[in-house]
Amino acid sequence: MKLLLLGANGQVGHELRRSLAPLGEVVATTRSGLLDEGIACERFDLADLDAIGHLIERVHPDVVVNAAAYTAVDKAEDEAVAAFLTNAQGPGRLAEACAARGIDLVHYSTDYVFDGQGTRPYREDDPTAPLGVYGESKLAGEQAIVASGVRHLILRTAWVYGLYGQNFLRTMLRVGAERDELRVVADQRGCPTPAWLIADVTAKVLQQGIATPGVRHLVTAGETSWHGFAEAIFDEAVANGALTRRPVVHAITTADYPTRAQRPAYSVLDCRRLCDEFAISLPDWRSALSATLAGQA
Ligand SMILES: NC(=O)C1=CN([C@@H]2O[C@H](COP(=O)(O)OP(=O)(O)OC[C@H]3O[C@@H](n4cnc5c(N)ncnc54)[C@H](OP(=O)(O)O)[C@@H]3O)[C@@H](O)[C@H]2O)C=CC1
Ligand SMILES: Cc1cn([C@H]2C[C@H](O)[C@@H](COP(=O)(O)OP(=O)(O)O[C@H]3O[C@@H](C)C(=O)[C@@H](O)[C@H]3O)O2)c(=O)[nH]c1=O
Ligand SMILES: [Mg+2]
Repeated sequence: MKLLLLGANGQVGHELRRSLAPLGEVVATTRSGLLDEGIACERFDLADLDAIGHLIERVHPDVVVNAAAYTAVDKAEDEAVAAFLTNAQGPGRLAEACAARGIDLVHYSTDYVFDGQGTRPYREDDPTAPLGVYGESKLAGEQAIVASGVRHLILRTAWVYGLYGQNFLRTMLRVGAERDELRVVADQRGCPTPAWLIADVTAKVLQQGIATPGVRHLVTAGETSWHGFAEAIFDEAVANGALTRRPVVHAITTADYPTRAQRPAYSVLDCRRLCDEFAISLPDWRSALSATLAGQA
């Protein structure tokens, strides 16, 4: 199998390079034409709509895995055109190019397509109502992919973190080493999900093949708040010696932490469909965090 990986330097893309390798030949692309280790790879910008068909034509993969995205949630409020190009128009054009050639497409989306007013874990067909530009652009990307008729899987995940890239875990470890006290919101609930898990599940799904196209939810089991996640990060980091001193983490409300974009208050995702269909069992968020930090030593 030949796989074309877009966004190979992102959190998920980085892990996909590892998890997809056993499946066949992986052609990795980044915007710079370099992997972050300095190794050359294909150069590709998903916002360059005219380049998409050429890339697909030239590489002619069996499957495309698109881990490239505009993920700056606050900045997107002021850069809607750029966010929509990378998250909606680009994926739409990509999907059309794949559909025309019988190439499968795996794509990622987000819990931020929901408004967070739910009271039980969101299912794939629950109504969407994004609160901000990032969520709107990701939803438009989902819709463009479905409309193309490509054989696809859209994995909606959430609160992605890892030891690599820009994410909440790394922010907490950095800030926690510098300060005695932190303030973290306790009234937004969701499922912290490590990038390695998303990449591993993607490989399992591709091994089995896409039988029924559509959206599937993919997050860890259980739920917490950003505050609960921060507390757990510091518990683990002190226990494994990554931090010598534990900062105090004050629980605050969203109103106490103003941001440019509004975030959903509740974005727990129900993953039963994915688990049943592909015989996958997902770890709870806490053990996934331990496993992630265990890789730190
Ligand atoms: N991060 C999260 O918390 C969540 C992410 N997701 C989704 O998961 C997927 C993977 O996200 P994640 O790995 O965390 O994201 P990252 O922000 O870690 O990585 C995104 C990558 O996309 C690249 N990129 C951005 N714009 C373009 C473009 N126009 N053309 C080509 N590449 C581009 C970036 O490249 P460069 O390094 O050059 O900027 C970066 O390497 C995305 O679809 C995202 O929406 C879903 C839920 C939560
Ligand atoms: C750094 C920090 C953040 N926060 C809050 C802000 C926010 O509500 C929450 C998480 O902060 P972040 O900036 O990591 O959140 P954010 O960038 O919104 O994370 C989102 O990214 C996109 C790409 C997604 O798809 C989502 O699933 C989600 O992971 O914690 C604090 O309360 N205290 C702090 O010190
Ligand atoms: Mg962020």
